[in-house]
Amino acid sequence: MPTVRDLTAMAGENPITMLTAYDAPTAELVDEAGVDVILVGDSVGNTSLGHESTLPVTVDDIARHVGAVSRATDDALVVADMPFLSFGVDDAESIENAGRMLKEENAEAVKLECGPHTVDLTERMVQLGIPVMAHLGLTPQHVNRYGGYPRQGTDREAADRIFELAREHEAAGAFSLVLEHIPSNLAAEITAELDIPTIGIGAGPACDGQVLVVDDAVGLSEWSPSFAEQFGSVREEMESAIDDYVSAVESGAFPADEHSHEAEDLDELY
Ligand SMILES: Nc1nc(=O)c2c([nH]1)NC[C@@H]1CN(c3ccc(C(=O)N[C@@H](CCC(=O)O)C(=O)O)cc3)CN21
Ligand SMILES: CC(C)C(=O)C(=O)O
Ligand SMILES: [Mg+2]
Repeated sequence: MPTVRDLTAMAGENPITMLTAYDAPTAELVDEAGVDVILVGDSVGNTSLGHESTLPVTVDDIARHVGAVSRATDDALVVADMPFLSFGVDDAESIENAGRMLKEENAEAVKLECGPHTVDLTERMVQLGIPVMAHLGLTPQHVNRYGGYPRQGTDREAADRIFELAREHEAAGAFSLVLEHIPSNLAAEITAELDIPTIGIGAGPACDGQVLVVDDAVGLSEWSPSFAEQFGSVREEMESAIDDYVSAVESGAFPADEHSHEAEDLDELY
């Protein structure tokens, strides 16, 4: 079972695998596959909850999903993704929200979408015993500032800012760093420079690990980002099973004798 310390030690070793999961059956499958880290992502807003962005996701939403995932996980490290405005506004409130994931829902760490405002917060959380996974590059909670989900760090100045924030969050005690949608050469430089492992999504092959949204990876999402790869066709599987169910009910083929039971004693009543 990887702890946050084991994970930190994996920098430069075998690639780290990370997937999101939001519910117990998915977490069980991801865990049984030997995935190192399960992220209960605020992407649950786009996936299971049907929102247009991650912004409406609440602390209660993430807490509920972290509980489901941690109950179904034996080996993987479970990380709670802190939702929009649940951290960074006020330190006490940030720590209470993050602490809830560890105290009540059995997460072992939290992830914060980072910026200059999360350096001191990361240090404080780590001091208090809340391991922090930092997240830089494309931070989807800033969708309204970006006006979409564009690549980040594509010019020297922007790349330097990401690099500097990566160093600062490592120094503040973050145990790992997600890099999203940045050039692969920038991700490679950051990975070479930092001691903590980098976990990329749309950040090229040089990162110490990779993460994807599980719905994208298994082919359940109706739409997924260009950097995702579908390793299965769950959507088609479900479509065909659901169509077959509807046809079977409509034709009378379901339920069959083996799905039904009769009580002999009731015969005389009617
Ligand atoms: N299912 C799912 N998968 C994800 O990876 C994901 C979510 N949901 N929800 C939260 C964020 C949103 N993410 C996204 C969404 C879109 C692009 C994307 O297609 N970017 C375009 C540019 C779009 C623009 O310029 O506005 C690209 O071609 O890079 C990337 C990451 C990643 N996250
Ligand atoms: C894609 C990962 C990094 C994430 O933040 C999420 O799923 O919410
Ligand atoms: Mg997220």
